[in-house]
Amino acid sequence: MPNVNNIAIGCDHAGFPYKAAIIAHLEQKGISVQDFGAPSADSVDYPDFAHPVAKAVETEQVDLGILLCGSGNGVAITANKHQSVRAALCWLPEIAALARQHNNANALALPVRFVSEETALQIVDAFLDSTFEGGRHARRVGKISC
Ligand SMILES: O=C(CO)[C@H](O)[C@H](O)[C@H](O)COP(=O)(O)O
Repeated sequence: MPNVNNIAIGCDHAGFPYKAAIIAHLEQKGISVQDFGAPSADSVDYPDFAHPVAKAVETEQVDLGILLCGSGNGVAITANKHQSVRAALCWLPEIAALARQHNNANALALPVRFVSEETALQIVDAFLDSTFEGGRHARRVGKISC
């Protein structure tokens, strides 16, 4: 696995059901996890949890962020408001690998209502096990910010 030592995680009520399993999975790999909530499946607003995770990525307190909501879009859209955060909505392990290899994504957005827990863990593994390829992709990623 590439050099990933610490990860920030955050979710809303829709993402909450998978959060504990993902944290346990990461900790089993020796990764330190900062949990920014939500603390339960009670209804909340996803930006309240996605912004702190994105901030931790933006300020390099953590190596990567993982964000969970129903469709994955709310947390991804929120996180991508932060400079230097590249949050990728991933629903397949192959998409997650490409998000790291080609887009140098530093946050993973999971659509919890549309993937099984098993697939979610496979997506997390693919994200963690992949590295940015640089080259032509570095040129393109360099053109993203405006
Ligand atoms: O998917 C989401 C945002 O992109 C959220 O997780 C919400 O669950 C979604 O907006 C649906 O809201 P609800 O209050 O759970 O019906």
